[in-house]
Amino acid sequence: MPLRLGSIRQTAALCSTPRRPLLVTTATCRSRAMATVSGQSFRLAMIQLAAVGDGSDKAANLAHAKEMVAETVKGGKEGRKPDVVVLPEIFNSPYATNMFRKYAERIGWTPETKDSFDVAKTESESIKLLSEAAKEHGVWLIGGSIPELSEDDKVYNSSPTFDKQGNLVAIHRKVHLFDISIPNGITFKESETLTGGDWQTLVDTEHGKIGVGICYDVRFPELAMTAARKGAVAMVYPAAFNLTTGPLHWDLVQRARAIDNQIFVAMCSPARATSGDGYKAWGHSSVWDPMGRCLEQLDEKEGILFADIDLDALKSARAGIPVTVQRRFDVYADVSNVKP
Ligand SMILES: NC(=O)CC(=O)C(=O)O
Repeated sequence: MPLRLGSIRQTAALCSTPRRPLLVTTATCRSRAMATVSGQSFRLAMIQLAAVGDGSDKAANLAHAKEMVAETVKGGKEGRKPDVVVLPEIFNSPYATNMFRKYAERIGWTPETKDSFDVAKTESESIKLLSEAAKEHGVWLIGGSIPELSEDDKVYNSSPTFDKQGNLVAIHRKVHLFDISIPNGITFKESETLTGGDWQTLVDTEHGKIGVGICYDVRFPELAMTAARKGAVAMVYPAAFNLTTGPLHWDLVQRARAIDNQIFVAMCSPARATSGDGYKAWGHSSVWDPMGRCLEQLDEKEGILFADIDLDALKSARAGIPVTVQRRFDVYADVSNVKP
């Protein structure tokens, strides 16, 4: 006889104690739901960009990024233009703590002043170029990340997002700095020269809310979890794992964030440098669906990846395995402490 798990039908109802209405299941009345998912399915493209030469020529890196965005919007073999294009972490500068300040640009954007921000007035050449690319091609552009110099002279690892008109709608400053030391592996300490950001980034698009994090941020489940609880359909991370952590964790952390939250997860890496003694990125940019399946993945070389982000797949993952409405905050704490 099949095990009957009860009817998991979502309905707006009142649990016994909370004062405000919560979305609960008729089956248990114990759980809280995620925010409703809305938006149109979309095509995502990620550019696994190679640095030009040894990566030290900012103008050349920027020009190459511009060319590759122009190539990407042609839509690859299928000729289907993407809606959202992503670049990798620190794509205009070497990924080295002693280089970030030298390459850092003043942008002048803050969440408080975002509505009055004028791209034409920024000092940042990278922001101007990315804004022009987004506008020219009519795509959302998650512009990888670049070193940013703040008004109070701190340096951040910052990811700008532009809408289809080229407006700078968000900047995510890497919240969790990459400070690690693995014996016989890698030691890296971003905090030697960088400051961690102090806000979460969720971009409202016609395709739904997209959460943005940067690389090491993916290791902190709370960032993706709270984004999902606020309605994010995808987390996108410009990133640059390395030859020690890449083979161990690159795929795993993305699958984990995807299945825990039943969202799409994408990480966009630089291509691996083939010479020099600088940072060697893992590459393998990839996109994972809400069931933890790999939709697309590159190898370590420069390339462009396309993936269809089908929001029906997200809804059916949540309907089939309804963890989003089965949480038991009467047994354990709600670590996200965020209400939809
Ligand atoms: N580069 C990073 O921020 C993170 C990384 O390489 C890792 O977590 O591993």
